[in-house]
Amino acid sequence: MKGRTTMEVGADGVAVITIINPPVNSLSLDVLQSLRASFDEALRRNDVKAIVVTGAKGKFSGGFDITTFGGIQNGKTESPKRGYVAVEVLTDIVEASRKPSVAAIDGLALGGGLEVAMACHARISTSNVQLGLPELQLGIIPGFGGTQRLPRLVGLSKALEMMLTSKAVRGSEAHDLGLVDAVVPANELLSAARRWALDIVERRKPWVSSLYKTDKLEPLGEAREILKFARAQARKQAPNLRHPQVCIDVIEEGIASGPRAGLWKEADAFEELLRSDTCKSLVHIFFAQRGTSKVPGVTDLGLSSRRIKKVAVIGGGLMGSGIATALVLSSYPVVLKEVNNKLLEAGIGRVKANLQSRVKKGKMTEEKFGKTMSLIQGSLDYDNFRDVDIVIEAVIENVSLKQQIFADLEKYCPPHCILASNTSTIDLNLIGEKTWSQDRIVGAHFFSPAHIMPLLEIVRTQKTSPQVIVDVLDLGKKIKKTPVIVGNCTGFAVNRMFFPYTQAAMLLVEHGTDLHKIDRAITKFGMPMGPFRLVDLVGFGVGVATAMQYIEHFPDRTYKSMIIPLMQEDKRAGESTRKGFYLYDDKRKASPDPELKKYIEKAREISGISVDPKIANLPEKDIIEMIFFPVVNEACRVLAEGIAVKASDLDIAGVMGMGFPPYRGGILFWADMLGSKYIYSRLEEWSKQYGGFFKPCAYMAEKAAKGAPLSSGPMKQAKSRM
Ligand SMILES: C[C@H](O)CC(=O)SCCNC(=O)CCNC(=O)[C@H](O)C(C)(C)COP(=O)(O)OP(=O)(O)OC[C@H]1O[C@@H](n2cnc3c(N)ncnc32)[C@H](O)[C@@H]1OP(=O)(O)O
Repeated sequence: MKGRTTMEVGADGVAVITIINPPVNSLSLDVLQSLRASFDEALRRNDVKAIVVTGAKGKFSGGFDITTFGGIQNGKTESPKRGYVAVEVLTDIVEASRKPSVAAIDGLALGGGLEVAMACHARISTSNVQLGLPELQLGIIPGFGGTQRLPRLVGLSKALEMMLTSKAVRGSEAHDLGLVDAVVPANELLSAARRWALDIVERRKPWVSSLYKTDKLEPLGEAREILKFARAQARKQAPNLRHPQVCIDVIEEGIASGPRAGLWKEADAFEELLRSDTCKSLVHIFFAQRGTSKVPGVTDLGLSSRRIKKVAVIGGGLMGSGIATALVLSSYPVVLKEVNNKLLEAGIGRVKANLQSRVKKGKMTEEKFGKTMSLIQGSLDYDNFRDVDIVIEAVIENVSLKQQIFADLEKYCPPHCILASNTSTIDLNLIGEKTWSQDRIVGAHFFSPAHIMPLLEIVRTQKTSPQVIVDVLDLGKKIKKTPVIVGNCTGFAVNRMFFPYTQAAMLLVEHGTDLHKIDRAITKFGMPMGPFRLVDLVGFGVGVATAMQYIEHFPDRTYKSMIIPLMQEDKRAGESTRKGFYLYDDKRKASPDPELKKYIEKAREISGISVDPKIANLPEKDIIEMIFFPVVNEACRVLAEGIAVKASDLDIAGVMGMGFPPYRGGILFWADMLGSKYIYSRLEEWSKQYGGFFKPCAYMAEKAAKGAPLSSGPMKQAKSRM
């Protein structure tokens, strides 16, 4: 049995029903059955006057049990019958009952959890709760009546905002909105809820059925205008997603035809969306994201993370200052070291600017800004390094400079101190070559801007100790990053996948595809921007430096295009020079540049390539495949080499590091939906026509031959660089 409820009846005549299903008291099918049985019993018993519903261990409920989705999708678990929870249990038993019920909410009431609470006749919460309907994040809509009750409790506009953004509200805001009736301290929660329930019995408090409240709803005409606006916004923000539109349709049905009709429409839409590819992909991402910090041989050894009290960052450039910002934002005291006063001031200035931008956006108060800034201490030497627990080096990519820094760190830092490098290209073994500290050397690869980008690649060598990895994993989570563990190699996971992405785009342009058509197709697919707009943003300097690394390490599959070097000769460097693949105005708005043709034609001449009519007229589907299948191919290599622990880590690395659309489930999840055989055959075909850049790797060939999913992993995990 997966979870249950208990019921205790007090001398006051209040039955307290407690949801128990650790860790978040999710509503499994067993919990839902048990909840119904508890309610039935409470309604039957003569000694029960009123009911309080709560969750065990300070958490009301994290919603419907997401682990059951897979079973329902593949038919192994039977879905509850149509309308069973939303209509039969929550509406016709809980809400329609002749005994009042009050939800006592602590910790969280999300999704189905909040929907259960909304079916009760009142809600009492603590101040620190999270209340929300985040179902859209999973590709579904609220399915236990939330689309009908939330608008009636908080008003249509706020309900739409909460559902479409999946953002939760805290206790006091929920109170102001009318979502909860009172906010009380945690130790008074149950007694306040009991009293409230008895007050309803005594008619001292109103007996409210949320489903039939109308005072917060606008007249139909006005409501339709609000819904029309929400539809347009959702279409603009998520053009590839259907479920936000379905959610709005379901809400509208309830307003136009009454809440019961809305409930039935919700039930049908929920069932259909639960089986959609979008839901499967987003649920995969939900678990994959939580799975990145589960590393066999590391996190299963029973090690606890050591407390990190103070951090040092070496280098106050763009990366170093971004990393320092991320750390102080999570209340870590940081020593920022630079080589001279001018650079130090510039570094601290960058941290200040990063924080000030939060103040401007209303995300930080002036007082908090002052407190956060006070956590940064500048330094020109290692005197302040004697009590740091971790150092993150973020200087330029120069081997001997890094070697010197690490040798110095070994001298000045305490012996337990973790020595991390933010290098994106240099072998960590080389960096630590001049030290005896190989077991505490680790990579902490942030993505720019480091205080905003959510991914952290934690790079381990064969000598990095599991304790150090556990510590950095914990630090990563504390600074709100999703950490992914990778092995030591050129480009790690994200840059290895990024490289074929931009290379394929260059290849297509040289062979005749219009570059704007490529950027358009890729953006339509769901990437935040196309490859050419991205290269402009990153800058040609960084692009060429990375390409050099690839030519050196993977010469057989590097496509050498002269387009960028030719543009560099004319002092084009991308957005920073306002001229790259696009022209940029003061507001960074990109427009096409007619001069581009000249560089492309010259590059073709140098490579001896002529326009291929097939490539010049490539349909969007083929553009997407010719750009992403090489990425899939590289992801397969990364997996086969043991650089990534598991396929789902690469899905997360792609989503968080490259902007791959999460609703496609990540690069390998998406690839498996298309099938290994198909991808292999296309790559084979292109490699014959356009060269080794497309050649499918041995791992892919093996999976295609067996018709096996690419995400199934190597038969035997490569020892490689782990
Ligand atoms: C019909 C209904 O309308 C449909 C629904 O209700 S769909 C579900 C809606 N609910 C949600 O989307 C909430 C999803 N959960 C979350 O956002 C977060 O997990 C949380 C805010 C509840 C807790 O966050 P946090 O404390 O950081 O812990 P987190 O690591 O995320 O979760 C702890 C564990 O609970 C699991 N979990 C969380 N919510 C779950 C859920 N609804 N079902 C099953 N497992 C869940 C996680 O997978 C994780 O498991 P693990 O330890 O084995 O990895």
